[in-house]
Amino acid sequence: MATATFHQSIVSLASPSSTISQCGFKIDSSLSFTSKKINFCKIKAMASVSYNNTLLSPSKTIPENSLKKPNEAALILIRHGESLWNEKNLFTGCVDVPLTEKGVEEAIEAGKRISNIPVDVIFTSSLIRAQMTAMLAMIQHRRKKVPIILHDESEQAKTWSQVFSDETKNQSIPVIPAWQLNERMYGELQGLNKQETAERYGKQQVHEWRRSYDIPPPKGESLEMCAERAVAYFQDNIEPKLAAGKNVMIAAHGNSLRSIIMYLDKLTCQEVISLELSTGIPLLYIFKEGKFMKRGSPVGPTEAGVYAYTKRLAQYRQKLEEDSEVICP
Ligand SMILES: O=C(O)[C@H](O)COP(=O)(O)O
Repeated sequence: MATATFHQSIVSLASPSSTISQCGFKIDSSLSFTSKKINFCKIKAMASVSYNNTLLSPSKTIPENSLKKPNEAALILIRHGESLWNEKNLFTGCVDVPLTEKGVEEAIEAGKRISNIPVDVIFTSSLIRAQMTAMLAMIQHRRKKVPIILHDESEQAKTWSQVFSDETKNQSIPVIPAWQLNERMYGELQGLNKQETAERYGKQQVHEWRRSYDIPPPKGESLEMCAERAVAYFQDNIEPKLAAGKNVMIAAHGNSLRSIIMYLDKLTCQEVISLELSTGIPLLYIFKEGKFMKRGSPVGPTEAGVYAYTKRLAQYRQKLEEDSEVICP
């Protein structure tokens, strides 16, 4: 019986921690050439250990790793579908409310758009609306791998959620929840109606709270504060996975994703304030040679566009087509 835990099969490395300042928030300088190079060697070594530990069944499994160069990976960002408080027009922030029926449909639709892009690891916030979105999206995926939430909150939780089959692990996708990807904390606005708040404090004031870069709502987080924790988490935990050639999906929130997009697209504080994200629309980036290339929103599975983004994705699709009778009867 295999004894390695599901957690152990995931490559996890910390990035260098020196910081540079951009638009008033500190970001980790993991893009510095020397440190990146050192980390990359470590990542490659660990990734190959993880791969060798996995029992593959050649007749039924596409060797995804063989289709990827370690320095190229896909990054999918999805803002959660409509929540019950989005529907009621209430400030939500870190209050943990579920999706509406429309939100469930949006998540399923998002899943269809990315159903042919291989996903190796999923990051979500710790909030149910992002987790529901990730799970619902993944049940649409062609590969039918099972997304499994990792419970790292205690040693016991880790021990009790172990998986003892390498083959089963190979048919699973780890889902890593992180509070750092949560929606920005909306302070004393949480639970208030957005329209009524605008009538009470004035449209201008409420617009500043919602869309300025560095003005926090009362006792809440500004976008700058949200970016500080979301981008640091991205650099320390997500970027190393991409550098190791893992395809990553992030299901999170309007403002935590705006923060991350600000970092990926090198937006200024002025540019980010006009960035709006729709619920349930996936955005694709390709990470190659340390750079993020924006590829927009993938189209539905019947259209070819998304595969042209990289040769590897095109090869993956071809392999899927060839093996589809075995994998997706
Ligand atoms: O937390 C909320 O209320 C929303 O998810 C995001 O709100 P915003 O559009 O005011 O940033």
